Amino acid sequence: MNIALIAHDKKKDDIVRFAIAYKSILAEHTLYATGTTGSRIMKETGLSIHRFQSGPLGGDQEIGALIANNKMDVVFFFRDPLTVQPHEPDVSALVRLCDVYAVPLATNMGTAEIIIKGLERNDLSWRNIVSEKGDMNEPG
Ligand SMILES: O=C(CO)COP(=O)(O)O
Repeated sequence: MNIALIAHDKKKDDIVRFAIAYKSILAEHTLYATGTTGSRIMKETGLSIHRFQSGPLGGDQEIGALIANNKMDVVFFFRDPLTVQPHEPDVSALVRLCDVYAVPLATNMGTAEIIIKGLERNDLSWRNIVSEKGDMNEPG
């Protein structure tokens, strides 16, 4: 499955700890991340991650484009609800696209724990059917 890992600055330590704890599960999937989050996780876990731009420079939108093409199966987005982000519209757009395409989205550690355990148990295999169908808005 294709998995996106994203964290706002004050949540980066949390996502690194999460990635260390669940490294063996994450390693079985194709990983994507926004720029700085990806660098931190790669450095501290050794996982291989495709990095996009940093969030404020368009990384959230790049991941959003994959979601809109049904190419992202799970999103871990550790948001900081207490700090204003300069790219708040991009953050909202990414969350919105997850809802449009029914992509499982964890915005905090509590939900992330449930989703990663679901991944381990193969609970998200229905995503394979969705992504094989491709763009749900395609005619016919
Ligand atoms: O800003 C972000 C998500 O909105 C994350 O971007 P970075 O991983 O580049 O810090």
